[in-house]
Amino acid sequence: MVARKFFVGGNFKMNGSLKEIETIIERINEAKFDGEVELVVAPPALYLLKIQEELKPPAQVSAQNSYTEKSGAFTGEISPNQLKDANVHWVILGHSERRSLFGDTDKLVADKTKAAVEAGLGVIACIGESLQEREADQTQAVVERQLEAIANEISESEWKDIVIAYEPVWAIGTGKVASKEQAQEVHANIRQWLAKKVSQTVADQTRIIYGGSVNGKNSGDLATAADIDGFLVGGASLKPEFIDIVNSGK
Ligand SMILES: O=C(COP(=O)(O)O)NO
Repeated sequence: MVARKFFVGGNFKMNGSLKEIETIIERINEAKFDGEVELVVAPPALYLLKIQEELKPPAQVSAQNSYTEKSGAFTGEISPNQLKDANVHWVILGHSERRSLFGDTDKLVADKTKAAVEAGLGVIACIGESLQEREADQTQAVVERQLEAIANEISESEWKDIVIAYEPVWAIGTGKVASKEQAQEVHANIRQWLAKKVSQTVADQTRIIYGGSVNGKNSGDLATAADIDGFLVGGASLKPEFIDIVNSGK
């Protein structure tokens, strides 16, 4: 059995003033983390440098998005190379809000992932189906399509820099968390897909984390599933219960 380091991301999305975020960071800095955990917090890009100065290890900052190019006439975008230059080592890509609200296609997510990995960043690559797709029994087809686009752009060795976040769209921000069985089934299928399409080593080593209404009450049980290697947390990452979620993988 390959040991995979438990991984928790806190996705603050477009929430919080600098003062409010600094209060959250103080709470994270004061927390006691049991066992081994890889922890990243993703504040709004405007606050990344300030929060990076204040955040204590083992926590690291992450960006919530980055572009496909190193530099150029791309108003409003952030280059993965600029993130690396600013000592930001992680980026969330392909979040369902980027896909549904801002038009990030499978190909664009894949190209962003490629550029981020080439810039030396770790990538939290988000995939997941809508309620309509789940009800039409299309979950596996959707996540495989999204994974395939990424796999077409990166080499086997680059998978070591990728954490896959399975975030069913119908669970994000709704309070309707996937059951342990539902999440485990998709995570196991993703791992089998990696074994078949990439390699058994990549399948064994890649962290597959769950996101969608994770909180301090449900994280402990979810974390016992064989193929849930951590969480990508939205709303609860802004609250004191985030510490319990980080410690749920002990
Ligand atoms: O979008 C999410 C999950 O959000 P919630 O935890 O608020 O459902 N993670 O990136």
